[in-house]
Amino acid sequence: MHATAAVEVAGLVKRYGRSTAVDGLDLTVERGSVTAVLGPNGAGKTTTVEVCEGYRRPDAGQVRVLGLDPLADAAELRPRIGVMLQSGGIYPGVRAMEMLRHIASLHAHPLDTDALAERLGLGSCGRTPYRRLSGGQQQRLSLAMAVVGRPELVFLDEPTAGLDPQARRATWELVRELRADGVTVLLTTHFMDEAEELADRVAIVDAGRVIAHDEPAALCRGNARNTLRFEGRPGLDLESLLTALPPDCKAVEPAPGSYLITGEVKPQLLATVTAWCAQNGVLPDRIAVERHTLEDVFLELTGKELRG
Ligand SMILES: Nc1ncnc2c1ncn2[C@@H]1O[C@H](COP(=O)(O)OP(=O)(O)OP(=O)(O)O)[C@@H](O)[C@H]1O
Repeated sequence: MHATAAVEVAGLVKRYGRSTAVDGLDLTVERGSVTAVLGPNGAGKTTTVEVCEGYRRPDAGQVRVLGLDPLADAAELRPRIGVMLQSGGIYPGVRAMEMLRHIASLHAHPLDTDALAERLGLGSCGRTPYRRLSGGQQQRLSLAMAVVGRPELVFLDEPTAGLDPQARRATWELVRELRADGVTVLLTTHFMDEAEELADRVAIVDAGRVIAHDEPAALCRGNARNTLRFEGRPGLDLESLLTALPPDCKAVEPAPGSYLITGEVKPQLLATVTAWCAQNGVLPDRIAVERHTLEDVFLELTGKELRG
């Protein structure tokens, strides 16, 4: 385990009765980075995060958060981390701003609660009891509570689930600002675009294990075969084109005049194809590099849709 990481999980196992929710999970979150944990329902994301937060006791494995043991060192760790739970943890009768101010009062240098509430669109419901807030307002209040104490590390469990597009953007903006301020963020999400937009690194979790962990762009490059597509006159000499391409590439004409090249699409490949076109008097009508998205990578790795 390296001391510099904000979160270090090695060989984590967590069972509920006879079912194994987390099955030897390894995860490192570097300080100052945003890591998104993606996985289908029941993959073990929440359980992993709850172990890191000190809410659950692991059955096996090692967990260090800011260099501390989340259970044994809870008193030292709690003031330094912010936690946004999926639900619960808030007394139903308490008013939204009372709750936020209360949490702020527990910290030495909290953010300005009114400004934070305003940013997250909670200004108009400050006097509303928690149980009467909409689902989205409850989410945003939980987020505000997680960040108000200026934590070093924030855990966000599905921070934008159920939010409208405007609230979602406000949440993304806040996460970007946290990162800019050097705060480490570990979030779980079902949304590929959220992971792609926000995360420095994405950990794909399936059946209680991390099956891929990398930068979003690297995941897309490493696990999916990209495509170069161009359109020109039908019946071009594919044999000749293939001899110009790197050996791992394939070229097909799935429809007359439409050409698909699959393989590792690098800038040099584009140059090779355009040079071949020039040599053969072909002026493509259209030429495009079509990248596989994180969604494709996820499906390829897990065989599952994110929302099962
Ligand atoms: N308190 C519990 N008691 C029994 N089983 C549980 C408990 N909490 C979670 N599980 C089970 O453990 C597995 C992992 O659940 P977990 O909530 O960690 O997954 P998740 O990836 O966060 O899923 P989701 O995306 O649906 O929130 C699931 O099969 C779930 O049913």
